Amino acid sequence: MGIAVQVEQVGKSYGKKTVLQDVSLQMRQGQIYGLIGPSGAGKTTLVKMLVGMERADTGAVNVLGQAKPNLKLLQDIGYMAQSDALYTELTGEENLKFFASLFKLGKEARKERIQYAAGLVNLAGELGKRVSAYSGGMKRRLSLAVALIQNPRLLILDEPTVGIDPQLRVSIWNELLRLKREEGKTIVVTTHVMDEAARCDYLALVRDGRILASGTPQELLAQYKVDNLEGVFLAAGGSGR
Ligand SMILES: Nc1ncnc2c1ncn2[C@@H]1O[C@H](COP(=O)(O)OP(=O)(O)OP(=O)(O)O)[C@@H](O)[C@H]1O
Repeated sequence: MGIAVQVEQVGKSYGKKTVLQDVSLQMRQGQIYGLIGPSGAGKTTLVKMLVGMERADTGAVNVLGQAKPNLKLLQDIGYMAQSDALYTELTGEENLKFFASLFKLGKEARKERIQYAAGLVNLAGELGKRVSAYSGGMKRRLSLAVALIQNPRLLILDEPTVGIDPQLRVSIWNELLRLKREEGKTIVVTTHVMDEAARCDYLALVRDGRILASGTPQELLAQYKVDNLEGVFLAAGGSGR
């Protein structure tokens, strides 16, 4: 399988603060890749680089064969940010229609995608409500639906299940696993939830802007001689949440 994302010796600072340092990683197509690490470790900065929202000061980032992620890639990348970027004065459905209209989708395909995405996050019955009347969890779910709307090859999800109840979290994860297995999607996810980390094919443990360790969940358990990923996180100096 091909390489979807290649990050080589990337560094990034904001003013005097170094946020990423010598970060290298490779993500294969058709895998779920988890970034875990304490708050402020640099995970969001790293995923923003993959989307093309931040530029590396040093090193190289290649996403889906493009040396510099740019707007042309947006058809192929679905991004769910940590804070919701929704039009709160519009209804859920109007939001989905608007975001769908940004992509090359035929009329029928657009309808289908809206139905699929809204159904996946269990919002089909709430689409007529204004987003300003949504709860925090509903907004997260709508943001996830937006990230999926154009059927992208690469999904980049920054803490996608924060504020989402356990039952829906399970069904979202089942769908992510299906998208990987049946449609060969590549999925990058940042998470603080260790049972989500356990579902990833590959994990990178980020701390203080560096990749402290990476490997399959089993490899990390063996490396840190612990029997659960919480143990890996704590052994690596994470604070957990
Ligand atoms: N635009 C910015 N300007 C200045 N500093 C920033 C900016 N964006 C992020 N930072 C700093 O960079 C560091 C890494 O932040 P980042 O959001 O990447 O961490 P994170 O691992 O995603 O954390 P969390 O798990 O809390 O989301 C933090 O110290 C943050 O304050």
